[in-house]
Amino acid sequence: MTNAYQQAYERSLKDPEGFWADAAKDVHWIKPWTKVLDDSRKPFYRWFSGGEVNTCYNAVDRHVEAGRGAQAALIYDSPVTNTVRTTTYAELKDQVSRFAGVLRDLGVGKGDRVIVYMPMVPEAVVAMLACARLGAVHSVVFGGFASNELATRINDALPKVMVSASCGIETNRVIPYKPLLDHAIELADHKPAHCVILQRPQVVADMIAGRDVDWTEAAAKAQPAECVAVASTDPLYILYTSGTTGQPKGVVRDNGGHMVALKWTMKAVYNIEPGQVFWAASDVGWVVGHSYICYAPLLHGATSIVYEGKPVGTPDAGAFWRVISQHKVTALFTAPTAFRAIKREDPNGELLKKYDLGCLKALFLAGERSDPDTIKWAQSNLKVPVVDHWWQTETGWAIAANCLGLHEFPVKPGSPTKAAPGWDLQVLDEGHHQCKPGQTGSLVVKLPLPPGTFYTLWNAEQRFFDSYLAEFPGYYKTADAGMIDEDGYAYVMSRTDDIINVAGHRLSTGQMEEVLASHPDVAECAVIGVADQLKGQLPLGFICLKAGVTKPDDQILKEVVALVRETIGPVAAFKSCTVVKRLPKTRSGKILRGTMQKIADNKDYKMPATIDDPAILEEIDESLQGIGYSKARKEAVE
Ligand SMILES: CCC(=O)SCCNC(=O)CCNC(=O)[C@H](O)C(C)(C)COP(=O)(O)OP(=O)(O)OC[C@H]1O[C@@H](n2cnc3c(N)ncnc32)[C@H](O)[C@@H]1OP(=O)(O)O
Repeated sequence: MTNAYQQAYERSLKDPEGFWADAAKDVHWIKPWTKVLDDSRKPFYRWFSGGEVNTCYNAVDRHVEAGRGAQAALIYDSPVTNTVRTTTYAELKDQVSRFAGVLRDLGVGKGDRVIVYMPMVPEAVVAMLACARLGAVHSVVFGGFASNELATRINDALPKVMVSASCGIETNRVIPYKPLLDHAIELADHKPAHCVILQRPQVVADMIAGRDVDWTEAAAKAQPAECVAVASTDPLYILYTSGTTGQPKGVVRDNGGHMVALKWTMKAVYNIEPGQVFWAASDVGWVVGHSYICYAPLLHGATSIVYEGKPVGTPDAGAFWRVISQHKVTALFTAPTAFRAIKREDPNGELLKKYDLGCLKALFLAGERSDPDTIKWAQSNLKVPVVDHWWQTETGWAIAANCLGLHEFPVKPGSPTKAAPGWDLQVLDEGHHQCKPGQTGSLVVKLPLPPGTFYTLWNAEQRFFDSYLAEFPGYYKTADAGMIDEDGYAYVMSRTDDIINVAGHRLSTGQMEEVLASHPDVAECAVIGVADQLKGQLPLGFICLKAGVTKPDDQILKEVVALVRETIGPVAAFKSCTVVKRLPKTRSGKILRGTMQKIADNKDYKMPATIDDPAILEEIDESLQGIGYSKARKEAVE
């Protein structure tokens, strides 16, 4: 007897067109597709070609028409402003159509780009949906990025309009956003015509006459805009993610395939019914926020929580339990780092006992590797299935998961369970041969990728091909290394590129190196990711100074730390750096970052055969001990 997961999985690979055409019946089409899977330009595949849709209609209007108008669409819970505010589907339709009217009055139409740089307020979701309503393409930029990063995205996306707020609130710190936005526009070559600013009571932003528009005033005057039909294959959004250089990659998602896949995941992966409450405790600036704060729950007619707070400190490590019990959350989705923070402050789960969590049916973890300790802690305290699932900004939804709506498999800590339907996940060795079960290699997905994934990089189809499709012809390279065991369980071990994962945030060490190298006193540098008990990984820098530099090392180190914060943003969490005389390299000049990382993490390492001068590793070890890493730290911990 095969279970529902096996049936779905096998059909999705044998008959992808039939499988996804069935799923597509659950969304509204203005015009049906002519081809489910368009493979006329292999390896660039498109889904539901010829069809016309509107994503906002499916996420909002359709539910009002079907009688869900009075149901909560969004619950904004903000412990940092002491606010809880519910927006029904009918209210959401009104707000979104009015804000779409504001954007339309500012000249935004089908295909135009709008950058959204907002804190975790429901207006961020309203702005995204308003763009979708007009067929405009939104690009949400995470608030923890600095002006320079925002400017890079402005130059790439060439937005007509920016949407922002006067401030964000980080636990108890008010962060004015408007100066960051103004500075980004100063830095950028492209100048957006208008900025719509949500004035929050904590900070009133200075407005630039003629360019800046007050959200509330404009929305009060605007005429509601209707949904515009777009091609299924038209872009819905661009989401920038770290590449191996300072130029981020603009992941592009379409309308039709995205709606079909995301709606389908709500039941199949998360086992959520329309009307239930789903909480993705992330940020709209990340893909989790796009897929599971905004689009999927709303496409499914569920209620989504917009949480402006932290797992700890707003006000305590019971914050998540308070939100779950107060809003009757059915499933919580968060990053393991959030649970590590809670576990550190409340190891015995005392605060859990204050709340009735009977409503919670499952916890989903993603964004970084889930360590077995965290999974066990969550299992024993919450007493619900704890599902680690693996996905990426590029994929938009889970590559591997324990699909609770199809079949619940026993959990193996350390594994995100099995490839989800639609994903032909394989492990290939360096010679591109299939690895045996249990053998580690490159995790790749046989093309075509299922709907809902990315189909190109904005303005960079060649980079899309080179970065993801070129190395393993016929496959998508995930850039994660791992294995699949005898039972078909996937294990994701490490990145194969220079991306590190800090508190569930994907960061490029190459990009940080570019910033360090721009300091006038730095001759050479390297950045590695070192293991951290709370954030999973933390960046650690090594700099070699130019000959003749007389400034004290301490001052230079403070300057480079500040430079990374100013250039990339606080989200980089770059706080540790050390001065070294030389960097270890191979004879061909490649810096041995992997070996340095092993030394910092106290792991065994083999002397690389091609090392130029083995003595440099000893110097690195000593420097690391000087800042609390390596052997010294091991001894201190033991
Ligand atoms: C599956 C596909 C994916 O991987 S999508 C990505 C999924 N990842 C996530 O959802 C992220 C999960 N992580 C988190 O939510 C946070 O890291 C949690 C766990 C809540 C901890 O937050 P926090 O204590 O602020 O630490 P952090 O490392 O995130 O922050 C570092 C510094 O950046 C700042 N920051 C953060 N967010 C913002 C923001 N929106 N606007 C302005 N600043 C921000 C933080 O305040 C912190 O600053 P500082 O260094 O302490 O001064």
